[in-house]
Amino acid sequence: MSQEQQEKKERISRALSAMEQLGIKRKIVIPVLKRLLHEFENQWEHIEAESYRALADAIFEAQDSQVGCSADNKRPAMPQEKRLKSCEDAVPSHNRRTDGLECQPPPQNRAPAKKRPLFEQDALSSKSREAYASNKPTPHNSALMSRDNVAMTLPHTGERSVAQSSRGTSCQNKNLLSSADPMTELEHDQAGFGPLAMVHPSYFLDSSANFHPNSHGSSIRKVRGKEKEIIDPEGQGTSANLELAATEDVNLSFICREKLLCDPNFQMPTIEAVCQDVEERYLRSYKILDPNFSLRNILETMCRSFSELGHTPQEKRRNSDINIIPAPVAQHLYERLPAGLPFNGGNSMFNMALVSTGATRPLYHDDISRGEEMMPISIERVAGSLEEHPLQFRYIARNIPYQNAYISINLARIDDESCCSDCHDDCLQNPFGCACASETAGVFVYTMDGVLRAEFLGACMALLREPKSRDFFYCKEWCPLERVKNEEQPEKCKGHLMRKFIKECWAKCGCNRQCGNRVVQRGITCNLQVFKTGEQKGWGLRTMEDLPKGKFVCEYVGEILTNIELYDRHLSSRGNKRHTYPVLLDADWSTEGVLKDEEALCLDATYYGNVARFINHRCFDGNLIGIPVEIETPDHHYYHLAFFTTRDVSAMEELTWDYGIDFDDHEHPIKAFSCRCGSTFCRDKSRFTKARSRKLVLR
Ligand SMILES: C[S@@+](CC[C@H](N)C(=O)[O-])C[C@H]1O[C@@H](n2cnc3c(N)ncnc32)[C@H](O)[C@@H]1O
Repeated sequence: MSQEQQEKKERISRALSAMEQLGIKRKIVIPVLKRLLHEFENQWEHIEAESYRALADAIFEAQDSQVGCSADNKRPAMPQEKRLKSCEDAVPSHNRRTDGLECQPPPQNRAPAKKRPLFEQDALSSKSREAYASNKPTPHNSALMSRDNVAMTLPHTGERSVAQSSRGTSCQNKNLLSSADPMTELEHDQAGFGPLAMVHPSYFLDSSANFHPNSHGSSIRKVRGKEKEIIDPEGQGTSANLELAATEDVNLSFICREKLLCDPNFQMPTIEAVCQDVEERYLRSYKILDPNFSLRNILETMCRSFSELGHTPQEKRRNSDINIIPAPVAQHLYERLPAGLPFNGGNSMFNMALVSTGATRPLYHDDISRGEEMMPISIERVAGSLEEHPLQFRYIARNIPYQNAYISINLARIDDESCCSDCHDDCLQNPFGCACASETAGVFVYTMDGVLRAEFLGACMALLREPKSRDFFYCKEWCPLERVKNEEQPEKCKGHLMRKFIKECWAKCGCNRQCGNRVVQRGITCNLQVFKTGEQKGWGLRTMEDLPKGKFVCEYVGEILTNIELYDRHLSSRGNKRHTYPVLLDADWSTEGVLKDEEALCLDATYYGNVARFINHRCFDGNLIGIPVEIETPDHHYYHLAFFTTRDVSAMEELTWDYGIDFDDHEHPIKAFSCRCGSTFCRDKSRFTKARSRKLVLR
């Protein structure tokens, strides 16, 4: 051993023994010490200064951040007494772990359990905390006395323990070795640290001594002092988990298999890193950045859905639900709370589990968006069979490209004129407007009340209802709509109405999410209901609250298809009445130049869509208008189509918009329905003629 190595070894030993005097176990010290050495570029003086103050601070801060992390999850806290009790009950004294993770019963002379944070027992010994609390300087803690008694007063969830691992003693993981030689541990890849903590519901994932796989793939464990059967279909056993999401009564966790934990190359990632990685994978595969996309939200929705489905009577569940939660398993576990339910997402290393945390909460069965929207969207209860139910599609809250659509969303495309990076807080407060208002002559289209300015709304309505010939654009070389019908000899372009755009602030802008120039991207905020119209129009959408003029209601969401894909889809579904009306995204083909096939896009909500697919047509004077909205990309061949009210709308009124159908165009690939909009301006002359002739006959 070189002199340098010898010296390093001695310094490590001194640091460990200094922390030991504070009652901090070496396995807690080692990873933090490694990190500090890395951060201080092996300058020991910084670590040794003031009797290892930096080291002790870092250890406590790491502990603090783990507790803070729990608070960030916004998980409703269980009463502390309950948590403490469960934890203590769950671990029989003869089965305590030796790695600092177990919940130990309070010593006789301690305060009652409910006043004693579990944190104290989990990771740092009572000695270290008492050293803080007692203000008695020791050679090694004197520098720490200036700190408050932070650890003693920290909140604790009771299910999170700060520790390196719950691995068994046979594990070889380099970060977990309790090797006598600290050098071995510290010199091993200083950059590759695992997280300090992971979630560890001790009652569920107690040591293997409490876990006895049986021949049925389940096992008997001591849970809160009682023996419970836990499903473990592959019989591999589990020994640690990582909480992904939680609601009041359900936890979603990864359960690591023993073999993974014993893999020396495996280091437990943080949940934040996992979420970020998954979000990036989604971004890569969908090629679209949804500003609201968050894996955390999805996982929490899963927890809610789990709880709700668990409360839904078996006969009311749809087939797909039963696929996700095998009925016998759900039944089995539902009867045995608290319980863990293996979820499909497992592989040979991980299993995902939904773990009930015992409490119950109100249910929201009445939401066709199944939690995808911030506001639940109810459906009017009608007598009849489930086949009549209008939910023969997959609800999505954001557009998703089907296959060939070209949508390029990247920050580099957004130049300085297309964002307001210098703004902050709320752009609407800026009397001079900002770059994002330049599309509308420097005036924001939204008022402080969050509705459309009357002038802008009026101009959009006039353009749609009484367009002038100059408002149309005619494709010069070839029109994508005509070319798809006849590639060899396309007909002349029939014209595209050039529309006014709303431009909202977005990711590259300096303002915050509450900025008044971000309305459509925040999603639905109105109380809407899908209902049976009873006017031979099928289902429709109505508002359950009064809506002011200019209010954003919802966006038309569907699959983003190329015009060719739509045409092919239409040909293959000929005669299939399920087809809804697609929306052509041709509002600014004039400035896009000659479009490639993959840039001539439309939205189809037939198979994937949102609540807008229920909005019926009304000729001319619908109470909604669709306006193009630019959010993520300045390329106007892709945009959002947002519906705003054209007038004040009363609660219970049906919401309608003008599909723009030419009822006289009998050549159109999609055959028009017989219009029953009831408007005095109805364009469906065939119906009018039929009705008139019927009246004449009757007379
Ligand atoms: C986008 S969907 C609207 C929701 C639809 N009513 C449903 O039950 O799912 C369009 C379809 O609704 C019907 N529809 C919409 N507006 C109509 C109207 N004014 N008169 C008759 N049928 C209408 C037509 O069948 C049309 O193909």
